[in-house]
Amino acid sequence: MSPPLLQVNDLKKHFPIKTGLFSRKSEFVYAVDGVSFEIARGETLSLVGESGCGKSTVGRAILRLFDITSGQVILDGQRIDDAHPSTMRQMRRRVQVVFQDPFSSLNPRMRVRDILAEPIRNFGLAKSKEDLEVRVTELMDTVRLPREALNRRPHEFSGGQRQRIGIARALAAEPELIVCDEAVSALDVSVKAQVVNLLQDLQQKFGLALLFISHDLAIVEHMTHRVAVMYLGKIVEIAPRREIFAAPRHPYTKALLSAVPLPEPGAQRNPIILGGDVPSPINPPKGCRFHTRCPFVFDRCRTEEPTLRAVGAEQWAACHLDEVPQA
Ligand SMILES: Nc1ncnc2c1ncn2[C@@H]1O[C@H](COP(=O)(O)OP(=O)(O)OP(=O)(O)O)[C@@H](O)[C@H]1O
Repeated sequence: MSPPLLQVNDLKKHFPIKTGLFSRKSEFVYAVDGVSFEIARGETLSLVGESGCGKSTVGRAILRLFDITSGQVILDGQRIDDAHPSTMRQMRRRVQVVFQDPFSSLNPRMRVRDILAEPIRNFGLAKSKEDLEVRVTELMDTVRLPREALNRRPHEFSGGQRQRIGIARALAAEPELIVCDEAVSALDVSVKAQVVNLLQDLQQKFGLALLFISHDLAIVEHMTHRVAVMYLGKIVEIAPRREIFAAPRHPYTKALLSAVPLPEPGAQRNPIILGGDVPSPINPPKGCRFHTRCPFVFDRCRTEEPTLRAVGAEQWAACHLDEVPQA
């Protein structure tokens, strides 16, 4: 078996914050607090969970947009969390990103031609001016935008078209992995489906791996290979799509899934309403982080942190319930 394209080992990112004007005490936001997973070549792993659970921070750590607190991020066998700038240049080409809001991530003054040409030039991927023009034109075909649009600027496009430009820009670098951070969340339902279909086609065509960060499980259900569920800085369950959707094991996964609408008109799941709010990541609960909201909480959950354990073929959950013999 070939090694995974991406390995994330015990990743932690704690953001220091100031608590008071005169306070010397430093506090931390435990945004990501010991997260491990792998992504194979050509695979889609979706990272899901409520707002603030740390999904984007994981994505940004992989893109090395900041230094991590501890752990390892390994691309194709090479560590990128502490890579030298010269190594990092190549690594940056291999891992690209598509953000939620292409409008703020695309320079409004640049024409699409220049937006797409920039990464090609930066990474020295074109042999000549003619080659550059061919590549830029091909990218438009690939993301199904008209070639005439190369001379237009981002504001002249719809949201869905702008996201296609964002995808084309990511592809321009010829990456192996694309981090899609809520990449379709802001789009209308029909446009969302088109962009997801495009991403799936591109994955097939180029053998791309995707880290698909999303709070929208209804979208994830139709396009992912595996799902990792995050809660308050930790992964609580990770499994192939079929297992997660058909037989979720962690109480938090069950609650999240119970809110996903069913495709048949009028059909409904039994919603599981969780009590209370998500605790602060500045002072996360002891024991299991989910225990303050878990409908099945028992003593051990309040004191002992559960670790991810195999609960099925390729399915892992971090819950003490799974260690208790079921009646
Ligand atoms: N630069 C920062 N400084 C301090 N705290 C931060 C910083 N970036 C993120 N956080 C905090 O870290 C936690 C995780 O944030 P993150 O954006 O990763 O969550 P998320 O799951 O992606 O949610 P969302 O979808 O709302 O962005 C949040 O409590 C957030 O407020």
